[in-house]
Order: sequence, then structure tokens, then C-alpha cells
Amino acid sequence: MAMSASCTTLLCNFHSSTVASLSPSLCGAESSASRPFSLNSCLTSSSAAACENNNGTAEGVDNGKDRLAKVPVANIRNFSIIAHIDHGKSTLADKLLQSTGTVLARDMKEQFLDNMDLERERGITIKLQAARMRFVDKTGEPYCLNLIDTPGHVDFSYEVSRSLAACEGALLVVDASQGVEAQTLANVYLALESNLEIIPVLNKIDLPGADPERIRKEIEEIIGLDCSEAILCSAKEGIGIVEILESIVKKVPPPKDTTKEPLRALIFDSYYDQYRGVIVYFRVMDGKVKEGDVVQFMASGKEYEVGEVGVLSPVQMPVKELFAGEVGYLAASIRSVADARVGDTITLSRAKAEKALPGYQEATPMVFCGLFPVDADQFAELREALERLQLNDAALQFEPETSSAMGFGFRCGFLGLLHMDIVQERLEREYNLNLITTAPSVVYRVHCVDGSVVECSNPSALPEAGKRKEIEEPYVRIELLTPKDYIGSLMELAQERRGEFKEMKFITENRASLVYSLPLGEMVGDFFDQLKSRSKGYASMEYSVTGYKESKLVRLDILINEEIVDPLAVIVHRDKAYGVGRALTQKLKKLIPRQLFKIPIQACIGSKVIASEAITPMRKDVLAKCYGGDITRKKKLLKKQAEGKKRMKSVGRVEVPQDAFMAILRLEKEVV
Ligand SMILES: Nc1nc2c(ncn2[C@@H]2O[C@H](COP(=O)(O)OP(=O)(O)OP(=O)(O)O)[C@@H](O)[C@H]2O)c(=O)[nH]1
Repeated sequence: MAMSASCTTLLCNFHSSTVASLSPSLCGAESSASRPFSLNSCLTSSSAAACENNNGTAEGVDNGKDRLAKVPVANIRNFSIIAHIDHGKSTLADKLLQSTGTVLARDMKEQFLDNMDLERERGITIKLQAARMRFVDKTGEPYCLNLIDTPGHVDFSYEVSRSLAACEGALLVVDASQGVEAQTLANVYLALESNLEIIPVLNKIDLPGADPERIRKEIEEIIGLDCSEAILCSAKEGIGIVEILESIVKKVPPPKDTTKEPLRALIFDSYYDQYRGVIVYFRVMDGKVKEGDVVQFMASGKEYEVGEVGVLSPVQMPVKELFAGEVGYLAASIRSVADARVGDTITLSRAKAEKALPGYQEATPMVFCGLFPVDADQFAELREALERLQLNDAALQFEPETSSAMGFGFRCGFLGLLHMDIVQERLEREYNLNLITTAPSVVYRVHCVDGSVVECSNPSALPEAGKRKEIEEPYVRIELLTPKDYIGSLMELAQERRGEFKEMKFITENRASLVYSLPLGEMVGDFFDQLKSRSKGYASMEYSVTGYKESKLVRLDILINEEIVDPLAVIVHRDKAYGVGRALTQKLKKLIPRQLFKIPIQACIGSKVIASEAITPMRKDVLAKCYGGDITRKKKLLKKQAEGKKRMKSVGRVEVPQDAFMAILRLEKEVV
């Protein structure tokens, strides 16, 4: 997966004074916001003369801060920051960049590494980024530190694992007022699998509720990590930052100098740049790579000639060559991120490595939904927008879908719900599309009587009852960490969602871990919201897909005004079908606006109606209260009404609003 935050945005975020400070020759260059790529082309010329490499060391542009000065491999440190969401990873990364002079404080937009607008708004890191810093330790020895940022959401754990595999060490950031959370655990396990040196950092010690001693013990008990030297830090106030840098230098081992071996470089990120093709971020594990080399991406088999290699400081700065241990980028006019996927190994085409680096996985979408343009004329635009997003996001899948109720649209596959949300939001925001989205569904495996097996991600396409032998659905192992007061309500939640209890452990006196096996289909939707609301925000969760299991599932069809509305069809467990049918028809009755005629709403399994409601006729006359007079006021009211109708889809003669297509996700209270 590669979500599409890009260095385009990164460059745009630079203040023109930063541009000037990077290279004197850039003074007076066009604003990076208006011409994001002018910065890079300028850097190409300024750096060409300055880059010289020998015996596995890196040398680059001296921009006045020696940021890219030459250091031996023994003085390189590659590290990551792992943390639960909101424990302060991005704030700490910002402070590390500032205190090493990599980015000047005055140019620092808060959370520099989270550079995509959506990330900023949601306060979460979706996309990984990397930055090279120069740090001189207290003995006066200069070091090159490469920070590889990781996304902080369960949807992207594969990316986390790849960026960790590119490092030798990791800072484990734990909020000193909150303690260990589910995501902390999941990430620590990933780091341990990659044999990383882990440095515990207790963040937010400035908060009145911080209790570093308690959290120190908690980490030791739960993770078994020695925390006697854990660093006390307040990323916000800049406390403990130098100690962290010293500790990285002291504890994280340097990369091995394997420059003489055939090239193997691990891709931990890539994004599509419309002018230069895909830009690949990688760590050279063995060998070396330079401009002009023909490289092969071992998983995709594609070969390209390298047009540029460089380092991230954090803007891209071309260098002549990158050696084992170094982190950098390359551009090779690659057409799509699918050719250079995260986790793939880059090797030289003329001197191939025997084996690719371990750990590569294809991205498999887990959640699907239908996207339909409200205005049928926007179908071509939607296709183009999806194609453009896909250039940058190898995990996004889509194929055309036709629905009798909705017309032409696309069935799209995503890694998880966050991924789905982001893609939808980008389509609407960046491509100005007005979309109707159907409720998310998982992929069901249907065994048919004729012996065939059909994978079905669209409830309305589920084979007829008579043709099916059994249906399997994906299951996840879910671990919930919660204060003990909420154990009861979370167990209730898991049981309502057909969870099978696996184990419960008290990880400290007050906090428990609950493990369930749960159908993924029950988790898409509002599970996370429910978890947060039932635990007053204190519980956290982590899940991984374990496989498929047979379930007694049925397809529930919804008829509005006697017409089947296929995007409203849902696959539910047989025991829940009546409750869901009743709740869904009641909910739709509330959501669909009254019309001039009576509208029956029915829920059916096959031809059997299991619940029905009716919307009584009435015309909503927005002008009813507007006696006489002012035409402008009337126009305003009518315009408002028309705007409200924008996100509606006509199904036959009935206008169905967007909310109705998501009604299934908000039924919990109603379903018994
Ligand atoms: N009081 C205090 N607040 C902090 C500190 N560090 C971070 N914060 C705040 O905690 C919130 C979350 O910080 P982020 O840096 O965005 O957390 P994150 O771990 O990067 O979150 P994701 O990007 O979602 O993974 C922000 O409001 C920060 O201002 C700290 O040392 N003290």
C-alpha cells in the first residue's frame, strides 16, 4: 500500500526561507508552493558538483549546516519511532528534526512528517516518510541519523513492518499518562521480529497526570523490556530530546558494511510524481546504487534505468551513489507504484542478488464498497480520478459495477476502513466528485452446489440460495486493552458482534487484555466507535486477519417502493436477520424523505418479506411559513432545499439520500 501523501506536499510545505537556506543558489527561486518541483531541479545542479563518494561513505551538499557531510558507515544510525496513536510520535519527530537543525524552527509547520492535509486534519500518520539528520554527539563525533516514520493505524501494519525492517533500532514512545496500548504492543512485536534495538521513551511528562514510574513498570511487566534507562521526555516542551539523540547513537547498532555484495535495497515507501514517475524510498541493505544503473524490482520483475538517486533531508537532495546502510530515494520514470511496491527488493539487473529480501507481501484489500456518482455524467471523471489515485496507491482496487438502482459506478477494495475513508474523501475533495457510497462489505467465499468457489465482495452479487452450499467469511483475532471497569461492556460488545471469547489476562492490576475471534464483517462499520464510546475512550484495539470460517449467512434484500435497491442488500447471520431487517426498515423510514405518494419499505430473504414499513405521503413545503412578500427569501429557502437533495439518488421515483446507504452501520441500538 502506498497512500498518497507525497513529497510534492512535502516540498509545498517548505517556506521560501527554507528553500533559500538549503542552497545559496536557490535564493530568489520561485515559491515552492507554486512550482513544487523547481526546488528539486535546482538541487540537482547544485549538488552534482558536491557529491563524491568512496568506500561506503556518503557525501553530499554542504548547505551551511553540514547536514549531508560525509560519515563512515559506522556512524550511520537508522531508526524508527513506534507508538500508539496520539502518544506523540509526530511531535517528537518534529523536535528531532528541529534540534538537529534539519528543519529550522521558523519553517516548521507543526508535525512536519505528517504532511498530507488529511493527515493533519485527522491528526494521524497515514504515510511514512523519512528524514536524514546530522548529529554531533557530546564527544564531537558526527553521525548521520536516518529517521523512518511509520504510519500509526492498524490498516497499515504491513508498511510499519517494512519500515522497521529498514532500521536497526526504534524509539518506543509511550504516553506517560496513558501507558501501554494495543497498538504499542503490536508495534513492539513487529520491532522485535525485526531484531531492533528498542529505546523506551516516556513522553508527555509535562502533563499533570503523567506517572513515568508507573508506566516504566508497566512496560517492563507487559513487554519485558528493561526500562531502567527509559528516557523521560516532553516532545511538546523539548525535554529529553538531546538524551534521545545521544541514546540512539550509543545503543542503536550501525548498519553492516556490505557494500561489496550485490545490490539489495528494501523499498519502504513509494509515491507517484506526475513529472518524474514513481519516487521510491529505500534502504540499501547490501551493495550500492547510482544514477544510470539499470535496476530490477524483484517481485514485479520490472526493470528501469535510474535517473536520479538521493537522500531525504527531508527534501530530496540528489547524490551520486548510495551505499549499504544508507537510506534514500530513486527516480527512474517508473509508471506506477504497482511496479515498485513497498517491501519489494531492488537489485542490479547486470549483477542480480540471488535472493530477494524477506517479508514481501501483496496488498490484499479487505473491505469493499460501491462508489457511484450522484450525477451519472461524472462516471468518466470518477474512473479517471480512481486511476490517478491508483498510480499512487497500489492497494486500491476498483472495477466497474452496474446497479439497477444506482446506474454505473465502481466496486472498490481497500485495506481497511481508514483507507476507505481517505480515498472517498480525496475523491470528493481533490476531484470535486459528488458520490454516493454504499456500506462497506468484506469478501465472502461461497461454495456452490456445482463445486465451484466464488469470492463475493458485493452482497447483491451473492449467488442465489439454491445455488449455494455454504458461505465462509473472514475472521480476525482481535485484542482489546481496557481498564478493568469496562471489561463487562466490551465483552458484551464482542458478543453482540458474534465474537468467540479466547482469553482474558490482567496485564496490570487495573488493565486487562481481552482476546476474541470475530468475523471481520462485524468489525467494519462502527465497532471502533462503539469500543471507544463504551470504554469512555480508554480502550484500544489491534487486530489481524486469521482466515476464513463457515457461517450461517443469508442475504437480506431491501425493497423501496417495490423495487429492489441492490446497494442496500446486506449479508447477515441468519440469527440476526430478523432484528436487522426490522431495524433497517425502521431506520430507512426515518432517513428517506416523504414524497407525494406512499412508499413501502420491505426487508426480504429471498422472496419472503421479514419486515416492512411505509412512509406516508406528504410534500415538504419549505415555503409554508413564508407568508407573502419577499421573493429573495423564498429563493433562498428553495435553494437550501435543492442543496439538501444533492447527495440523493433517485431509485425509481424515490429519492434516497446518502445516509440511507450507510444505515446498516448505525443499527446497533435497534437490533436486539
Ligand atoms: N502535553 C504534551 N502533549 C504532547 C506531547 N507530545 C505530543 N503531545 C500532543 O499529543 C497529541 C498527539 O501527538 P502526535 O505527535 O500527533 O501523536 P502521534 O503519535 O504522531 O499520532 P499519530 O500521528 O496519529 O500516530 C498532539 O495534540 C500533541 O500536541 C508532550 O510531550 N506533552
